[in-house]
Amino acid sequence: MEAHRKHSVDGTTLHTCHPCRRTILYRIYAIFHTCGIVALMYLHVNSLLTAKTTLITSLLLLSDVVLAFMWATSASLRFNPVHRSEYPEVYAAKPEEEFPKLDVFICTADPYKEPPMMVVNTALSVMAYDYPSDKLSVYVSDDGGSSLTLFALMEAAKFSKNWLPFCKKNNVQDRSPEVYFSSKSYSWDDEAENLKMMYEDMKSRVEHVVDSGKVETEFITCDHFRGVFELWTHKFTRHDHPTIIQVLQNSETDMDDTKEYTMPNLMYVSREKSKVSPHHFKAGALNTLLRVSAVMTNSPIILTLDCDMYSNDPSTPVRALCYLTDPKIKSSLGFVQFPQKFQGLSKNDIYACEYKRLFDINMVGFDGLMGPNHVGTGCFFNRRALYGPPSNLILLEMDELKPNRNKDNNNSIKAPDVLALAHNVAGCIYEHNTNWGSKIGFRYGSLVEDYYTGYSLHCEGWRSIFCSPKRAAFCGDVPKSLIDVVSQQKRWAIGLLEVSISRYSPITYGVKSMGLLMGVGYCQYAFWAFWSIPLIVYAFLPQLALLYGVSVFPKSSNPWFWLYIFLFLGAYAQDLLDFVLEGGSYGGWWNDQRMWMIRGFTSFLFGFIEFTLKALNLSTHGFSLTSKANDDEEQSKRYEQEIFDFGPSFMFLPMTTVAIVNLLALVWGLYGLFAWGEGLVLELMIATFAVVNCLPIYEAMLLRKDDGKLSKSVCFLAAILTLGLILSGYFFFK
Ligand SMILES: O=c1ccn([C@@H]2O[C@H](COP(=O)(O)OP(=O)(O)O[C@H]3O[C@H](CO)[C@@H](O)[C@H](O)[C@H]3O)[C@@H](O)[C@H]2O)c(=O)[nH]1
Ligand SMILES: [Mn+2]
Repeated sequence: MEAHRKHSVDGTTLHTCHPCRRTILYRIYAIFHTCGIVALMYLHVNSLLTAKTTLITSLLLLSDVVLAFMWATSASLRFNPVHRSEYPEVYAAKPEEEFPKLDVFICTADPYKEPPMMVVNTALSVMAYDYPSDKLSVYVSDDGGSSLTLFALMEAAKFSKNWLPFCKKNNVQDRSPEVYFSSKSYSWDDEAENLKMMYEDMKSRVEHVVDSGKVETEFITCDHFRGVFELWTHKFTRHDHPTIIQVLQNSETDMDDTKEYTMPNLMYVSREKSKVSPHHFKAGALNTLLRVSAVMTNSPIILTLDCDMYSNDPSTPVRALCYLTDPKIKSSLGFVQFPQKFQGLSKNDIYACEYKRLFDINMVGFDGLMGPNHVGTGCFFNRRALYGPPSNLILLEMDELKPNRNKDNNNSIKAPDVLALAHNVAGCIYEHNTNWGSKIGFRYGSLVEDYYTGYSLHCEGWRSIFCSPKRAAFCGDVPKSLIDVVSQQKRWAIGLLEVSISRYSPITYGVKSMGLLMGVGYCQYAFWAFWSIPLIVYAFLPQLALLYGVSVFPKSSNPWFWLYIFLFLGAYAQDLLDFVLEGGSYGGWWNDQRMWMIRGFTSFLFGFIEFTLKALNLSTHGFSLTSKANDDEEQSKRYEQEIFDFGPSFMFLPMTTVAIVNLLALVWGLYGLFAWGEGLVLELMIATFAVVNCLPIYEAMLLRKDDGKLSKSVCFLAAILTLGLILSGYFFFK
């Protein structure tokens, strides 16, 4: 493999692509699995026509149809997985004049859930990229409209004048100061010690201001920014305030103290908000930045980042440019997506927040088709791609916003007319009667604006590329308690339903515009919440059958029994293989499959319910931000020790009920097996598998005393529900 790669690189090649070796095996297996599914469907239809247990058979048929469909979606993503490598050294050897300009967008929305120091570190890590500073502009969008965040960024601008030269001179790799200064693997000289003191000093000032909740005048060290904070009048709230745009650093004028290094642009943007105009959450924020940056710098390449995703590798932009500037592909290349990687995961990643399937396995699968879906952060866009299909640039309301406009060179980003226009395009009524959010920019209408936007671009004919270097390009945060995890994924499930149950559903519109494999691949996400159907049926039906001594599956003496075994083992083994071949561990996989079940009874189920209520106009849902400030020490300790943190939420009620029902079924089933000799083997196997997965739940119900245990009321209600289910099973089975 290694040798093959070297042969194909000739010194000008910027990137190579190799198909995965597992492909052939997977394709052959797919034929067998498909035959198995067809046979199973035959079995169901046959018994539907002959037996009298119509309801039970229909439920099993429905579940197996969903399972088969979801298997087909992963099969399409296993059809042609590829791995790529790129050669940034080759690109970096070019003269600096040839580097395109780069705009970086960072989104933040709440100074308490997203601590300003986190935003500062993310901003500094990208400002310090190994990239010509005069071509780099960083825009921070603050949907929280918070003076605290602005203050923090002013401090960051000041600190960057020391931090950037330091990183570049010493070729530091960790360019997030927080990471660098808390790392033990460096030996520091005086300069570094000095810088560390400056950093700590800035940090304590920012944290003090955040704690006190307002920016007191004695903390403002730059005189020319003093007036800015007066914009926060008593009428100012985060949901209702004027636009604030501040140029905190300007590459045309700002240099470090030695006058050797140019500083990149740093802009703070908080778009106008009003209670009567919809703001479309993150997609709205990104579209505002798209327009503001078009007016100010209009770089052809855009990097989007969430505020927790700091850059972990200074050569990342050059890596992305290996693709984005390749003349052979660039005219239809919409974006280069990096995977989301996370810091501080527990050893076996108990909540499976590495999201290996989402961010690795499926990505390499998509990459061999039209390219990976967009995951919201760590993505380099071709600006042009956000303005209509490759062959058809959509007309804009203003010439100044055109993606390929040549900016008049003498128009400084601080020129009054530039700033005035920037304020205008950040206004909350600007988008009325325009194509923003439908044909231009990030798309509105789904809580997963990232998925929806990437999907729309693919439908328009743009391609994308998955770039996954060995050293993670970006590192972010994941929630570290189960309730945060399942709430986050509930939001995703709702957002995905908003796409799947619309006229742009991948199963219809997607397949038509992108072809079968891509369209079906996109369905795996779109129909995410549908997993809850088979999970619920398989969690209750066979178990109740066991309790009533009725069999719903073929007995072990029946040859059809082996069909079930084959399909179950086949699907699970393939899932495990995917996981391990993309670098996962066995322990990690076990937790991953367990989280899939937990999701089925929490995120997916409640996502379904909330989506339905919304569709019936009975409720609304918004973008509930994931908190990145984990200050609960006990909770962090439990996470480290991989003890589940449930907490008192009714979202865990269905899951707890499942745990109880399965335990009862297992005990009763085992008793039956020994008492009567013949048991319901498949039913028993399913209950056993569930019980093994539920072990932490029993522990949290009975043995634990800490705050992360299941609450008494949830356990009590689950017991009542169990009773109800068993009683109603009587009408089913008798
Ligand atoms: O009104 C809003 C709400 C959110 N955000 C920003 O959106 C980002 C993502 O929010 P987060 O709470 O971290 O959500 P996650 O579920 O962790 O994010 C994942 O899912 C989102 C879609 O639901 C994508 O936008 C993200 O890129 C993806 O990482 C953050 O930077 C926020 O500051 C805004 O700018 N404005
Ligand atoms: Mn996030």
